[in-house]
Amino acid sequence: MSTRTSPATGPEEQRIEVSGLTKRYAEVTAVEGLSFSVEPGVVTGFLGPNGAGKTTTMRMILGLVAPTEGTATIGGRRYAELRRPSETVGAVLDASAFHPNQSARGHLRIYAAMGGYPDSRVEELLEQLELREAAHRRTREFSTGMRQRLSLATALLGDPRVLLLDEPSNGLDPDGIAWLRRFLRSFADEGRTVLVSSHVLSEVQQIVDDVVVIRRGRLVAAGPLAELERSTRPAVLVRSPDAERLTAALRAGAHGAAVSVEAARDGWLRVRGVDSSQLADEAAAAGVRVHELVTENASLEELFFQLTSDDPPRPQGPQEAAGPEPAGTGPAAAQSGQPGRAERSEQSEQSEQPAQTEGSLR
Ligand SMILES: Nc1ncnc2c1ncn2[C@@H]1O[C@H](COP(=O)(O)OP(=O)(O)OP(=O)(O)O)[C@@H](O)[C@H]1O
Repeated sequence: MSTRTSPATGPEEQRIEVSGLTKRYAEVTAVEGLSFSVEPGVVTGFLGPNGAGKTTTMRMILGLVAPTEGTATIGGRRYAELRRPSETVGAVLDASAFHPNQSARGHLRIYAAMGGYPDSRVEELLEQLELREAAHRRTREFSTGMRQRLSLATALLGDPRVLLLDEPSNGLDPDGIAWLRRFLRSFADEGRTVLVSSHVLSEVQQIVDDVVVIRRGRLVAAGPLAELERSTRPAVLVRSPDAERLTAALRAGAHGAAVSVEAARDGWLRVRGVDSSQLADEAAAAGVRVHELVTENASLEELFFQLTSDDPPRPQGPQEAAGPEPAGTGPAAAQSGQPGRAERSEQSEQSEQPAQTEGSLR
């Protein structure tokens, strides 16, 4: 992606570590005891509903907000301890703040001059971010996608190894999102670190490899998105007057190795690893009565909603979330025992500032 050489540093130099991070304002606890790590070589989504504390966390990582407790480090150093911050981390917290009469090239040249980078770096970035043809145009004429790319170009002036983007997909059309996905993939493929926040999982679902999900400033899930997706494979909800015998029969049955059974609400069981007809057949073979069967197809978005809604799952730590887990209990395991929609309906019957663009503290 970059015409410069790939980072020569090891993964530990590019890892973001957040440990016990807390930020209290007078009346609001924006972030509370938050711990997670962001690895290089993958794109990590930082997810949570509006007000969950994503921006505050990113600002703490960037040294723009002082934590009340805990630490946030990049390559083991707090932002203020970084030797060359703009060559370590670039950030876009607000992709709309440009002088309206400034051209893209003019804007980049100003930032390049402030950072001590040559004009040739500006030309490189205009090319890389596909802005060369628009370079002379005033930024007030720019589309959301072009603004996003100009912000990225600004953040990349120092060729940083770590990139933080706050809600980059906001307002982008499908082409813009596809472009962003390709760009971030290529950035991560160079062994660099990418943290991208969003309050809409579906917007970044195609972009991210790993996820960190927070709710009200606390961690609710962390780990590979694929794990989260696995935990959304269809489940069968079953109600039986003899749940224990049914569980034993399913575990001992033909699909036993793949079967996971967990208790849901009101005596229902949530079974994964068999479909409804296989489950019914196994119950019949074992002579166990079944009263109701419902297939539950929770989408990833529904799962995200469950994780972050006001009926919260048990918060879980990153190691716990990322570690190996039995089938059906991926990072989303925190939602176990919480019935999905199908069940519910059935039963109801800056010294040197980071290379980010402007954005005021809230
Ligand atoms: N400077 C501040 N003073 C007081 N409260 C603040 C301040 N900054 C953030 N907050 C509060 O902290 C909480 C977390 O806000 P934050 O902006 O970090 O969330 P977010 O997940 O980024 O949400 P959004 O997607 O809406 O930006 C909110 O309740 C917010 O009102």
